[in-house]
Amino acid sequence: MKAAAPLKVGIAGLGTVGGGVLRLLETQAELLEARCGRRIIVTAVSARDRTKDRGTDLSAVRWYDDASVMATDPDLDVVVELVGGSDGIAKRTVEAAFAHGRHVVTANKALLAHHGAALALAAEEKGLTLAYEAAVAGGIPAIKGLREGLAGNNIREVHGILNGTCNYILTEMRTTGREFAEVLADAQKLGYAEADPSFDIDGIDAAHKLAVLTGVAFGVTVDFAAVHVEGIRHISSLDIEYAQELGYRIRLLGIARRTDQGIEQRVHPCMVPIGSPIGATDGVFNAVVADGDFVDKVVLVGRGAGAGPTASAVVADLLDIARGRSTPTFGVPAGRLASLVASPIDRRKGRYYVRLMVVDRPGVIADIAASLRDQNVSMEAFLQRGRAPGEAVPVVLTTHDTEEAAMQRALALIGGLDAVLEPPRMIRIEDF
Ligand SMILES: NC(=O)c1ccc[n+]([C@@H]2O[C@H](COP(=O)([O-])OP(=O)(O)OC[C@H]3O[C@@H](n4cnc5c(N)ncnc54)[C@H](O)[C@@H]3O)[C@@H](O)[C@H]2O)c1
Ligand SMILES: N[C@@H](CCO)C(=O)O
Ligand code: NA
Repeated sequence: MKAAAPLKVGIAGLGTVGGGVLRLLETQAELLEARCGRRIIVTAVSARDRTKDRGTDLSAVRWYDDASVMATDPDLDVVVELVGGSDGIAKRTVEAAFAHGRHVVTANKALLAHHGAALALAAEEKGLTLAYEAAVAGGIPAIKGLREGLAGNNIREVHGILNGTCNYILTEMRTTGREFAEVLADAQKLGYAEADPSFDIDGIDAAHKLAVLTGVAFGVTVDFAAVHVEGIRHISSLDIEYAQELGYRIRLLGIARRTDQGIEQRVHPCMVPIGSPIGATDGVFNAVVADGDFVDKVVLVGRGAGAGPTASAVVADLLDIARGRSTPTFGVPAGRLASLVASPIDRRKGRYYVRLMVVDRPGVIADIAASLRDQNVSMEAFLQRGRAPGEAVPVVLTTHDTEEAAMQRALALIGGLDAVLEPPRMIRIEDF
C-alpha cells in the first residue's frame, strides 16, 4: 500500500515555543506517524538568527527572512506562526497563508483577540483550518475541551487562571517571600513571560485568552475591547498574608459569565477559597473551569506556559490537520457568530476584601463604617492586628454580597477620609 504523503510544515518563529515544537516533532516522530498515518515534517522556517543552536538539525530546511513570504511557499501544507504580536509580521504571515491555501496553527492569543473573527472568516471561506490550542492555557486542551468535548452544552460560565507568569509570581511571593521583580525575572528566564512582560502582569495576556475562550464558550465574536482588565502590580505580600489568614489564595483570574444583561468578561486579582480547584493551582499551572447546563462543572489543570507544554498543544493541532479533521474555528461557523452584548463590571455582585492604611486613632473605624453604610454596603468581618496609637496601621475588612458600583462609591468615600493614608486596596472575592 502506498504511504500517505507527509504533512509539510513551515514554522515562523523559533524562540521558546518554536524550539519546543522542533524538538517535539523530532523526538516523537514515530509516535506521531503511528497516530495520524503520515509523517509530519518541517520543510521551511523563518527566524531572525540562522546561527543559533536549536538542538535539532535544520540544514535541510528552506530558510526565509520574511515569514510572510514563507507562507506563500507552494510546497507547504501548514504554516505555524510562533512569532507573536497582534499585528505586523504575525498577521501578515497568517493572512498570506490563507490567501495561498495553507492551514495555520498559531500560539498567538494577541492576534486572535484582536483579529480572531476576521481570520476565522478568511480561513473558513477557503475550507482551511485556523488552529490555536496553544494560545489559551498552554498545554491544557482548553479549546478542544470546550469546543469539542462540551459541544452539547450551553455554557453558563468559564473562568480560570490563564496566565502562568502571574500565577508563578503570586505563588513564589507567598511560598518564598521573594520580591515581585526578582520572581518576574525568574519567570522570564524560564520562558514563561511574553516578550513584553507587562502584558502578563497587567492582565492583558489573560484578557487576550479570555476573549478567545468567551468566543468559543458562547459562540460570539471575539471582543477584546469588552474585557475589564486589571493586573497584579498592586498585590503586596501583606495582601497575600491576609488572604491566607482569611482562608483564601490570591489568583489573577479571567471570568466570562452569562448574566441577565449579556456576557460579563473580566480579568483581575481575586481571592478564592484555599481548598477550591483554583485555590489549589500553584506555580506556572493554569486551570480552566467550564460550567455547562448538562455536564455541570468541568475542571482542567496543567502547565500554562513553557516550551514543552506549549509545543504539546501546537503539535496536537498539527495532528488534527494531518488527519483531515476540521472544526469551525470558534465552534460555530465564523459567519454565524453572534455579536457580544457586554455586561458591565459595575453590575458584578459579590463579596469584597478591602485593605486600608489608616491612622490608629479613635473614630476612624466609625467613619469607615459610615461610608460603607451610606452606600448600603454590609460589612462581614473586620481585622486590625496590633495597635500603634497615632501611627499608620493596616486594617482589613470583607463585605457581604454587594454590587460593584456601590462598592466603588464607598471606596471613593473611604479614600477621601483624612485618616486613610493610601488609596484603598480592593480585591474581589469569588466563592467558586
Ligand atoms: N512562551 C510561552 O510559554 C508561550 C505559551 C503560549 C503561547 N505563546 C505565544 O507563542 C508565541 C511565541 O512566543 P515565544 O515565547 O516562543 O517567544 P520568543 O520571543 O521566545 O520567540 C519568538 C521568535 O520569533 C522570532 N521573530 C521575531 N520577529 C520575527 C520575524 N519578523 N520573522 C521571523 N521570526 C521572528 C524571534 O527571533 C524569536 O525567536 C507568542 O505569540 C506567545 O504569546 C508563548
Ligand atoms: N506569557 C504567557 C505564556 C502562555 O500563554 C503566560 O505566562 O501564561
Ligand atoms: Na491550550
